[in-house]
Amino acid sequence: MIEFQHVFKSYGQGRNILADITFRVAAGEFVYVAGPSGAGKSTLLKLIGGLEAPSRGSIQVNGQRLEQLSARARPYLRRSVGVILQDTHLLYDRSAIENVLLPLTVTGLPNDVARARARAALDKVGLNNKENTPPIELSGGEQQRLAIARAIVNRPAILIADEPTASLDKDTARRIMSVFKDFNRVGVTTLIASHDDDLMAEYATRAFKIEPGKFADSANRRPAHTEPVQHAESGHIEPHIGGASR
Ligand SMILES: Nc1ncnc2c1ncn2[C@@H]1O[C@H](COP(=O)(O)OP(=O)(O)OP(=O)(O)O)[C@@H](O)[C@H]1O
Repeated sequence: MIEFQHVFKSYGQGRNILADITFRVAAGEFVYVAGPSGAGKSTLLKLIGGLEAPSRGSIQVNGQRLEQLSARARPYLRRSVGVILQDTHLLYDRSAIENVLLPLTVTGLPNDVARARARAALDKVGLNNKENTPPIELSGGEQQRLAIARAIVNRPAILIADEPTASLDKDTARRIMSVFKDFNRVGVTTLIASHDDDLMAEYATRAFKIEPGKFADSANRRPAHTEPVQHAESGHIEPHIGGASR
């Protein structure tokens, strides 16, 4: 379960990228995060993954309040949330299986158990015959699947992916999406940021649309509202982004 309550996010002294965002995503949902470039889709996903901290408000992920998490507890959260960023951060001088083994190094699993798990992850994304291949020799779609294998090797309850089908052709994009759907079918809560409305409509059961000044949640019957909010401390007026929680 993911719960945002009145979450604000700005970088440094800058403007609010996200302002007063409230929603609840139940276990097993498949959410499409839409919105124009720069609207804050990646920021939203990074907040869920604990890669960024909210400036204000409360975020709960799998029962943990992220704003209260100590630096020591953060890696445990990262294990329950599989993250696939826009830049996949694959290590090009290592083999595919070595990339998938990386998140397991902190778990203290014996080598043979870790290898078996990494193989199972590669198998699930259809890369079982590429375990010794370095990512540089993989196609764009295969590299995305490798990033997914690395994200799911710790068996996370939540999977978040930032534009995983960007720069892929339609068929390859569909194959990637069906990999996500397979994980979602077995209960993994999935959130994907994308610009491809048509493709995402085929897979997602709910959509968040982020735009400057607006946050719309397709699960809400009433449309999200935008109204000015007066900040007592600064007198500054900015858009209020509201979305009733489910
Ligand atoms: N680390 C950062 N420091 C300062 N500003 C940032 C940082 N990360 C993001 N931003 C700013 O926050 C805004 C939202 O960025 P974000 O990457 O979340 O948007 P996005 O909707 O994912 O865009 P895209 O579709 O282009 O990936 C942008 O104006 C961006 O410049």
